[in-house]
Amino acid sequence: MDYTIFAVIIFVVALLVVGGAFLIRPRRSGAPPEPPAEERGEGAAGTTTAEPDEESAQHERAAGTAVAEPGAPAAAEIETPPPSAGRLVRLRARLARSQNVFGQSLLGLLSADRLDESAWEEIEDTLITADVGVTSAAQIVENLRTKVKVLGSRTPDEVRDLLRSELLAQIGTDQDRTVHTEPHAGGPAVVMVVGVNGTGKTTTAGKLARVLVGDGRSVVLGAADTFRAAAADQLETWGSRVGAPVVRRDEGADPASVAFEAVTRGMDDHADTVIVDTAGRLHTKTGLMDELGKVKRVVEKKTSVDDVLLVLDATTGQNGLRQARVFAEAVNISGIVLTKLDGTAKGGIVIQVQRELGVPVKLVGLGEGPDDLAPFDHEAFVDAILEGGE
Ligand SMILES: Nc1nc2c(ncn2[C@@H]2O[C@H](COP(=O)(O)OP(=O)(O)OP(=O)(O)O)[C@@H](O)[C@H]2O)c(=O)[nH]1
Repeated sequence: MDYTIFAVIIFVVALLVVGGAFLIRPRRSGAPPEPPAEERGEGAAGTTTAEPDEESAQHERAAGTAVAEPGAPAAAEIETPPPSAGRLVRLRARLARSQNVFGQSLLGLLSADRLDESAWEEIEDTLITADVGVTSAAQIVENLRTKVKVLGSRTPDEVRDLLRSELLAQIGTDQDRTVHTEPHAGGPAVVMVVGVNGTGKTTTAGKLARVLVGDGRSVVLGAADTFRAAAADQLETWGSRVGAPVVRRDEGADPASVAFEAVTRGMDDHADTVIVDTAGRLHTKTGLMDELGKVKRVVEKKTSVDDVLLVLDATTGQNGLRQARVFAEAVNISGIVLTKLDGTAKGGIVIQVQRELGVPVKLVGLGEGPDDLAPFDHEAFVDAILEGGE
């Protein structure tokens, strides 16, 4: 009896040993167990995103393949955006469509046989309605009056040339409209994007990254709008589409430190340009302005800030300009990005905003599409206004 019990125990133990070995074996020969979610960069609250293995990242970059960024939405495939050259010409039809009323009414009014006081008043009103600004509108009318007097009778072509040269003179033909994105001895160029929320600031940072990648540059994005987590998510989506790494931290983190890290990453990666998106809304205006100043100062401890682009929604008129003035007081704006020009006939804002802020319009947004941001070209802009819906 004892012998039978002993034999049963031996049999059960043997069964357990064999079964255990069978169960353990597949884990040894297969893939390592999946890391915890936060190590996979799945955004556990309170953690920063993990850096990828740098060596393999550089290899992948050298091979022209995507560097999957931690926490980035799974990028289906890295896109190759079109180069920036001639974009405004390509988007001219869209610009012409939106500015049709402005250009065509001016041409119509100026072509009248007799230009009396009320006609000139109407011309001035048309300019003001298109957001040219009161001062510039009065100046344009005065200049046109003088020229019309000299000319006497006018052919349609002469009227068009007259208006064209006047608008060009007001917009300015000799300003430096380059966005300074060329790397220099100190490292990558740094471009800060500032402006009120909703103007298209984050979209502009993302679109600008596409413009640069399309021109063959390497870009690092810094999500220093830590006031709103969705802004960093948005930027990450833009970055992942063109293979540009995005440096981000938790909501509420110090924006200056995010900007600093983005520049550090740009230097380590030997990137050409670092684009820093900033917050447009804080609890207090003073807080926001202090913060922007701090972001700039902290970046300048590492390298120069080459461009500070103020994003302005072209559809917001005087309200937008008021906000723009506040930003211009806080940081030294070096260029303006006018967004949503496709959705307004008030293209005259180009003239007013440059006059008010004393800095050139460098980029214009002409739609919600990823490649609808174009370097501003004064001639293409004026021609589009005057060509109307062609
Ligand atoms: N039609 C048109 N829409 C634009 C243009 N630029 C941006 N937008 C849209 O404007 C909306 C706001 O853009 P965001 O980039 O989110 O604005 P933001 O200033 O960063 O605001 P937050 O994301 O809230 O910080 C989005 O729906 C954009 O697609 C443009 O040039 N034309």
